[in-house]
Amino acid sequence: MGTSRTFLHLCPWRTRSGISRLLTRNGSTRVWQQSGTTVSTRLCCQQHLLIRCHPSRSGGPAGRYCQQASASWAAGDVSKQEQRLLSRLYAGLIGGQRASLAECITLVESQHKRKRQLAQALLQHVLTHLKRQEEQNRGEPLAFRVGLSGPPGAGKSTFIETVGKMLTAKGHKVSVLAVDPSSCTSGGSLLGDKTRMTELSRDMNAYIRPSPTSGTLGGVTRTTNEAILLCEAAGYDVVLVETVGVGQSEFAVADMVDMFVLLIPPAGGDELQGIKRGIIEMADIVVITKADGDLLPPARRIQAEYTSAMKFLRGKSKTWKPQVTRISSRTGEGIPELWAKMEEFHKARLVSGELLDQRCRQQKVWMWNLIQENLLTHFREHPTVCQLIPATEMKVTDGALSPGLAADLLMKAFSAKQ
Ligand SMILES: Nc1nc2c(ncn2[C@@H]2O[C@H](COP(=O)(O)OP(=O)(O)OP(=O)(O)O)[C@@H](O)[C@H]2O)c(=O)[nH]1
Repeated sequence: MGTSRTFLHLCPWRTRSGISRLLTRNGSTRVWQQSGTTVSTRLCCQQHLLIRCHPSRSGGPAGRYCQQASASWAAGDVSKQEQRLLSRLYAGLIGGQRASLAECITLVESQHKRKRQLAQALLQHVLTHLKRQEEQNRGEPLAFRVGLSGPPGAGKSTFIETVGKMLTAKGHKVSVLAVDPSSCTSGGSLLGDKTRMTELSRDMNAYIRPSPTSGTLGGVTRTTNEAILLCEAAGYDVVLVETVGVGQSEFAVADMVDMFVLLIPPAGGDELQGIKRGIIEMADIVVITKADGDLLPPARRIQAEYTSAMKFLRGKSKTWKPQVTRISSRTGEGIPELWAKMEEFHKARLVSGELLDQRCRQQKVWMWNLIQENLLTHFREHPTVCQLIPATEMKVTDGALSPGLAADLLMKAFSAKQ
């Protein structure tokens, strides 16, 4: 085993027993007794060490994440400078530093080939860290991942601000990630352009990440999936993924979260026609927003309409029947009750094993989506194929070549030995 020096930074959270164990790789254990209430010490040592802290009893849900581990990177593949970068990012990330989390997300969002490789190296370590944390958490997931969708103006950001503040006050750490397909096609953004969630963004226990402003929906969902993992590693135990209910993005989001919440404004029937049936079928809870003042009667009516419409939908889960509820982010009415329902949902699916099954399924879907995306990139970048594409596309649009035959020809060019 090499004797590279590893820099360790112990986490500043309280530990239950006041004892942190330092385990060397060969298994020998050194027990280090805390002197005060917090641990905030830096060590240099000769071997790769793993520091384990017991879960916090007093620190609330956020206090669960008190493990710090040093990272060793596959030497050879990663230069010394890159190793230093990755170690710094990783230590900051699992130390719960918001700036490091932001930097890590920027790295996974990067389109630069080398940076993407480094991001994957980082993510591999993050996954190992999360796995260890989950084992210590009786095999239960560390974070509750919630997808939130609704048409523009449904009240999503106001809702997230109200719920987010309620949760941070309870001791949770909340991250908000936006998936905005409009930013891919138009360069503009439905979710990110205006100042949103101003109060929550100032809360030290909340982290809000606007949508990436370029790339395909596939690219955005890849980075959102990876950003979810990074948020969890940084100790965020509630991850809210927001999307505008106008396209395919909510289907992608439903494939990365534990619960899918659809927000519907108390608008007239015509607006509701625009909400696709498929999206409603995916919802675990439908929330009628703005149920206050003059909007209370229409909110009640729409709640009744959705309740009866949803009776005929086939549920996604054996343990949960989709529900329709009514809230006002302005008055706060119905919000604690809604959160209680969401926790009930999470618990029921955890106990039944459905939650873990769903997460396994999602991992597979994610892998295949990435394969699909990468294959397409390879295909388009293939030297012969990329030469043939313009003429082939023209023949297809002129009607001179059928799309099926054109695809066959391009595939043949792709598979031919060069
Ligand atoms: N009366 C009332 N108005 C609300 C409530 N929640 C949001 N609104 C108003 O509805 C409008 C849209 O709210 P947002 O939270 O920006 O909605 P959004 O879904 O995030 O909108 P986009 O960012 O366009 O997708 C704003 O003018 C809010 O003040 C509520 O509970 N009651």
